Amino acid sequence: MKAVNAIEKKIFTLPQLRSQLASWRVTNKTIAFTNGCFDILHEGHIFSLSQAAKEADYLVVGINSDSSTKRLKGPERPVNHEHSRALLLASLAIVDAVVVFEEDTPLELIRAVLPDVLVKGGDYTIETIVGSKEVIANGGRVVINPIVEGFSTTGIIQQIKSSFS
Ligand SMILES: Nc1ncnc2c1ncn2[C@@H]1O[C@H](COP(=O)(O)OP(=O)(O)OP(=O)(O)O)[C@@H](O)[C@H]1O
Ligand SMILES: O=P(O)(O)O[C@@H]1O[C@H]([C@H](O)CO)[C@@H](O)[C@H](O)[C@@H]1O
Repeated sequence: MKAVNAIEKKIFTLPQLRSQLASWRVTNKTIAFTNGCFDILHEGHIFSLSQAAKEADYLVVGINSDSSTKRLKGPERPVNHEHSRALLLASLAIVDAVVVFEEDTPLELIRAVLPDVLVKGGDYTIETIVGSKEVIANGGRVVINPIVEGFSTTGIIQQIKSSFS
């Protein structure tokens, strides 16, 4: 039980995250932020998260709520509920905080976090990354990581469906 509690402690509400960020920033620590649905965790996610973690002292991951994911990815998604998705991400040593957002985009969350580094995968461009303008205007930077070919949640789902059809 102790192990799960330690993981659960990395899952924050936004008010809790604001307080944690303030503590981290007292000692001038830098914050990286990335976001996504992270529905079925795969190697591409781990690459993206590990690259993001290298960019700053702490890595904050915003994940879409179940309803937000459903609006974004379709009625059959997510496969894994938001708390499960948050737990898996929080269990990674490279992730320091996980926060769930309900909106269609993480813009309000990014405005609250104002990370030093905003990170997304190469399926996005600087123009399509929500929050990029706000982060850069605040003196931060945006990092786009390469895509690890052959890995996607959609692909995993399709592979499972075809294996059992
Ligand atoms: N193959 C990959 N290589 C590197 N980064 C990835 C890869 N797949 C997703 N990412 C990144 O992981 C984050 C979460 O993406 P997401 O949850 O949409 O994964 P996904 O596998 O693309 O899901 P889906 O297939 O449902 O769209 C995003 O920043 C995205 O850029
Ligand atoms: O898991 P995804 O589809 O990579 O995550 C989405 O990313 C969008 C991106 O940040 C837009 O620039 C975001 O708007 C959306 O809410 C998902 O998090």
